[in-house]
Amino acid sequence: MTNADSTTSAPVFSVRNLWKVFGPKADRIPGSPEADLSAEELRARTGCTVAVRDVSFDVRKGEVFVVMGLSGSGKSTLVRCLTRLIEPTAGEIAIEGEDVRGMDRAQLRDLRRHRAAMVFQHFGLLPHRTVLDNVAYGLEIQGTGKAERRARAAEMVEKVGLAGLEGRRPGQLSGGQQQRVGLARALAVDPEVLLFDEPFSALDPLIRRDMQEEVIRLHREEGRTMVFITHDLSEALRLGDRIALMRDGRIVQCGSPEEIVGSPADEYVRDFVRDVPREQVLTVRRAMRPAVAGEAQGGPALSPATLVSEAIEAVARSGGPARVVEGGRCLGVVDHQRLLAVVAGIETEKVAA
Ligand SMILES: Nc1ncnc2c1ncn2[C@@H]1O[C@H](COP(=O)(O)OP(=O)(O)OP(=O)(O)O)[C@@H](O)[C@H]1O
Repeated sequence: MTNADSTTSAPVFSVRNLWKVFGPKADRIPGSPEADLSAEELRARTGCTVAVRDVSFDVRKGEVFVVMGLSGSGKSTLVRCLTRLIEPTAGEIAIEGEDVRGMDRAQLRDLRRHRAAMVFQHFGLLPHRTVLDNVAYGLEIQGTGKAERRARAAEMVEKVGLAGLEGRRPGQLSGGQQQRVGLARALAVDPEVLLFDEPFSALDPLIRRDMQEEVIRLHREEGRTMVFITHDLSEALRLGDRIALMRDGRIVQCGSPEEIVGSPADEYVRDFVRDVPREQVLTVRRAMRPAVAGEAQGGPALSPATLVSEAIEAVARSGGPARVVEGGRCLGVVDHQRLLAVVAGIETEKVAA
């Protein structure tokens, strides 16, 4: 899903050593020995809670960056700190190189209205306004003229699949449709980055799936940078170009779904991803071994991004190894032994080639 240039261009958000401590004299905690106490002990001794603990990461242009973790791990606090909806205790935040912590009120307003729009779980729709006027609302507070904002809102209503419902009020819509209105409203202001705070967790599973597809489609069409909070691993794996997994305010691992599932950083992450169907996340790049005599010529050819599940089918059909080919070059081969090892979670290095 990532745009081709996303790894080379400047990050949209750059976060360094960020802390958020709630409680009295919170600014004394970052970097102090007390910061290493357990949550209970810290609370007992200081009355403080560390919600975000020395976190650093970049959000690259054009990617879907997912912040995942269990309830209370610090996801919402972290993402609210990005636009200072919650004031950080320590650390640095930049948006396209510009220091967010140094911004005055007017600059912050501009940041939240134009540059980093938030889509909330509880849509925040205005009940007495129509769909169209709700979508146009963000443009209205920006001071956009009526004709222009209605035209732009109509375009966004169409984009999120609500054409024909422009005149309805939020109470006349389903939860999924309301969420689409919230999404259209955020898109209407054309922000550099969309911030989603568990937007779909109140929706039933089928509608939730629909909305995930919608986000993937919008992302594919527009390439807009997105930061997406979820506590749902399958949602994170489906949507994320990269995932930051949080625990007790720390990012314990940050990487692609394939890195998180294929190379968990510690026991906690390993446990977290234990039930993931590995063949649907890992690719043949991870499963391949060097080709031996003759193998580089024959057999089916797969791209390195082929999922292990698809490779299993190709290998089963051909009865022999498949080649992993990129730009006409054979990078290696996958055979049934390698593919099974990946599915079973056995390190492929330990499997005899
Ligand atoms: N205003 C506050 N005052 C004191 N503690 C807070 C405040 N807001 C959050 N916390 C604490 O900070 C920690 C992180 O909370 P946060 O809401 O960021 O977690 P989360 O991962 O988003 O959880 P959830 O998935 O339940 O929303 C929790 O221990 C929470 O109790």
